[in-house]
Amino acid sequence: MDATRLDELQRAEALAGLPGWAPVPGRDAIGKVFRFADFNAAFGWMSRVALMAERLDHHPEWRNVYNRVEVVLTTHDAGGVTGRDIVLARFMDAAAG
Ligand SMILES: C[C@H](O)[C@H](O)[C@H]1CNC2=NC(N)=NC(=O)C2=N1
Repeated sequence: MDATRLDELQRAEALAGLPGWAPVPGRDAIGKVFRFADFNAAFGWMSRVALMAERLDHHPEWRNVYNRVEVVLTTHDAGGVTGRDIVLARFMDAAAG
């Protein structure tokens, strides 16, 4: 997937198809808070996402507290949101069920 920075319109179009994802204030990034039944479910999901992140060579910024995972996606090499972030966001949503 292309690592060209999405412009504002492209980013808005992509976000329209990603429920719960929103721009991160003050950054060219998108974020979402995922909630799971418990830590086991949260960490299981993180493990599945981690394997995909390695395959894509595209990695999330995230913070886990018990059943909650705060995710921020941006493409560091591009200095903003790219199609790679959208691909990973879609995978995260699908893996969360
Ligand atoms: C060398 C390696 O391919 C790069 O550093 C990759 C790794 N994972 C990455 N992840 C994210 N989110 N952005 C990047 O620019 C990025 N670059």
